[in-house]
Parts: sequence; structure tokens; C-alpha cells
Amino acid sequence: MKAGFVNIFGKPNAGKSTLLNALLGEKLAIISPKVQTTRHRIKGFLTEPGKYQLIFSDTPGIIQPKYKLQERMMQSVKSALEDADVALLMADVADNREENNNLFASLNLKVPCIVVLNKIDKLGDKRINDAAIFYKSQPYCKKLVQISALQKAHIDELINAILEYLPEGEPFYPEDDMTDLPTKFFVGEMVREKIFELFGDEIPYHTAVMVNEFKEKDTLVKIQADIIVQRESQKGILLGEGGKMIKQLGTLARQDIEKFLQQKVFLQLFIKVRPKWRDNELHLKEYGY
Ligand SMILES: Nc1nc2c(ncn2[C@@H]2O[C@H](COP(=O)(O)OP(=O)(O)OP(=O)(O)O)[C@@H](O)[C@H]2O)c(=O)[nH]1
Repeated sequence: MKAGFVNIFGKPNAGKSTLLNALLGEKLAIISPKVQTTRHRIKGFLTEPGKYQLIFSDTPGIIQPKYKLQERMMQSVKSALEDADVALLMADVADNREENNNLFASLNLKVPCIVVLNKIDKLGDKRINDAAIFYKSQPYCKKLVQISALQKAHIDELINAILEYLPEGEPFYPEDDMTDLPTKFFVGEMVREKIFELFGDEIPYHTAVMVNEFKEKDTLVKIQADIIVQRESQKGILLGEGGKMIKQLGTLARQDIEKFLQQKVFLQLFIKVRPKWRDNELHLKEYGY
């Protein structure tokens, strides 16, 4: 039996969340074409009884610590990398190689690194090969695997590559667990995902979702969540004319949550204005960042 921790690392949009979904086959990570959506480390487990348990962490994209919120994210990236048995350095095959290379090299990781060349469905063989040769020649690259996370192509190959570097050991978590994150967390992420889907570029980056109540009743689960925004004008946009938008948001989020929980859900959403939440340490704690 092999068991260990695997960290997925890469620039925003490299496809980390998509890979986690491909590996775990569940809606564990919020997927969005916009950058910087993953604010938390997501831990998901992939267990093959008697053979292996892989514990994956997703890291937020690498960004400038402009806000305190982002500083927190960078700290969590570093601590994640220090814990892992294997690091997956993920690169979009169409991305600037030098830039990725500088980033990967600057981490100076002590753990074995597998370069995961993602999105091979986007380019022809020649360009994929050139990129592969480039990364393979880098000192940090123990192995390179080419995948398409979106099309779930070569995922088994990646698992086998990880297993080569994983220590022998007993599972850390019960075999049928999927994650150590509370259900509440996923519910909040699903509401956030709908905000990304329904609203333009501005709104999602200025909102946070806090799930206040999660009560399992006989026939349904009652959930109350706050959507926190910074300005009254944002609240207005989220509400929409006569509350039209928030209603639609609630319906879409509820449908996803019901699918996820396999139960009927009563979802209540409130919008709250907190002008300074991004930079205020106290609020950061309150919202679990
Ligand atoms: N064509 C193609 N697109 C992909 C592939 N993998 C991911 N994408 C797309 O790339 C975008 C970013 O994917 P994510 O999985 O959200 O990227 P991420 O690295 O988690 O991004 P952050 O959360 O911002 O760090 C999404 O639009 C995905 O659909 C792939 O293999 N092929």
C-alpha cells in the first residue's frame, strides 16, 4: 500500500481545479474561466483499497500579495508545498515557458516534482513536444506527464507517475472518505460558483459567501448563507430588479446543492454590505480565510 500527500501547483488558470475534478470525479473544486477563484486549499482523497491513497491539495493561483487576503493565500501555497510527498507543477502547454520555468525553479522544492503539461488538446504535436523537451531538461523535473484535464486524458498515467514517488504506508483517512473539508464549505463554493456564472467581471472578486446555518431536518436540509459585498451598488446588482437576480442565483445554487447532497434543500440567501472586508484581519478570520 502506498499513501501520501500530493500538491497541485501552478499559475492561475493552469487547470488545477479541473485536474482535481478529473481525478476525483466529484465537484470538489470550483471551476471558472476567471482567475483567482480558488481561495482555499482543497483536499480530496483518491483511494484504491489495498493499493494506494493519494491526498491531493489544490493551491490558490500565484498572485501578488496586494491585499491581505492574497498574502494569506501565498502563505497557504508555501505551507502546502512543504507538506507534500510529491508536487505536481502544472503548466498550460500554451503558456509562456520561461515564465513558468522561473516560477517553478524559484520554489526550490525539496520534494520530487512532476511537471504536468496540461491542455494538450489545444495544440498540435510539434508544439507539445517542444514544450515537453524544454521542461524535461530542467533540474526540478523528475518526470513529465502530458494530459488534458478537461478531456480526462492520460489521468491514469499521471496516477502511475505519482505512485512511483509515493512512500509505502497505511491510509491516513478512512477508505470511503472523499475529503476532510466540511460539507458547509462545498455549499458555500457552490453559491460562489453561481455568482461567477451570473455576474460580470467585477462582482465575483468583491464577494464572499459565508454559510451560517446548515441544519438537517427530516425531509430537507435548511441552509442559510450570507453573500458579503463591499458596496451598496454591488448589493443592488446582486439583488437585480425586484430581487430577480438573487432569486435566480438561489434557484441555480439550490439545484446544485441538492444534487451534491442528494437531498432536498431549503436555501436562504442574504446580501450584506461590509465595506472593508478584504483588508480587515478580523473579517478574514470570520470568513475562514
Ligand atoms: N482546453 C483545455 N482547457 C482546460 C484544460 N484544463 C483546464 N482547462 C480550462 O482552463 C480554465 C482554468 O481551469 P481551472 O481548473 O479553473 O484552473 P486553476 O489552475 O484551478 O485556476 P485557479 O483556481 O485560478 O488557480 C478553465 O476554463 C478550464 O476549463 C484542458 O485540459 N484543456
